[in-house]
Amino acid sequence: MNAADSVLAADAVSVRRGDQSILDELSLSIPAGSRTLVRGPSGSGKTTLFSILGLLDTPDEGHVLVDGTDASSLSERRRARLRRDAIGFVFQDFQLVPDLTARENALLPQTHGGERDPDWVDELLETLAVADRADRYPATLSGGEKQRVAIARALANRPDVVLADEPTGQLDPETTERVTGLLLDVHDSADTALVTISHDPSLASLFERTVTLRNGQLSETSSA
Ligand SMILES: Nc1ncnc2c1ncn2[C@@H]1O[C@H](COP(=O)(O)OP(=O)(O)OP(=O)(O)O)[C@@H](O)[C@H]1O
Repeated sequence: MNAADSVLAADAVSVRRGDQSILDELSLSIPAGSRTLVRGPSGSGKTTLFSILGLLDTPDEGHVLVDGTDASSLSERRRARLRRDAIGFVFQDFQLVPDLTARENALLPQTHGGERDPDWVDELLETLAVADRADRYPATLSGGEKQRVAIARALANRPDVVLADEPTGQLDPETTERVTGLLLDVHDSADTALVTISHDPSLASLFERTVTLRNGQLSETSSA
């Protein structure tokens, strides 16, 4: 697939930290509505790759294209708008705002200029089985509940693509299966592409494509 036809693409992206090369002319295309699992040893650069793909960081070399637009050609303001409208992010450590309730956290992408659709957010909280926690603050939620609120927030703007960094890392196997199922249901109904980092081998069969990051490069295994 041509990078310009993807909802999200990295084109020959390199990232260095000090004298360490983390990503080495790495390319990746994410087609609309696709499901990609990203694996790789600890420290191989998966989170770094996500921060580049999610426009939270810029590469030392190469380009990131969102819906065919080269993010490096945009002003910081337009890049932030593109990030808000096109990309949902589930952070490894959730990054919920402590003095906002679960519902307010999930609504954040909409209160920051996105299209307002609180009914959709309430539906997401319901689907993710945290609607009864909507008025609680993050400090009073379990790890798994925080994770589900973070997933609702990532989907609030119906993004073209969701980047989820270990979205089931805090969950027991049964809840992992449920949350993954819900993530995939929402992905199916909203036609959102899903890119997920996970070490959990049981997830591979749910993704049509698995890519493995090693030595700054990606290798691909088709699991379809
Ligand atoms: N800001 C930074 N400064 C220096 N080195 C960094 C920085 N951020 C990450 N690194 C290094 O980059 C490498 C890749 O880190 P990254 O967090 O992307 O790996 P990862 O594959 O997500 O790891 P894990 O599976 O353990 O979460 C590591 O060696 C890490 O120490």
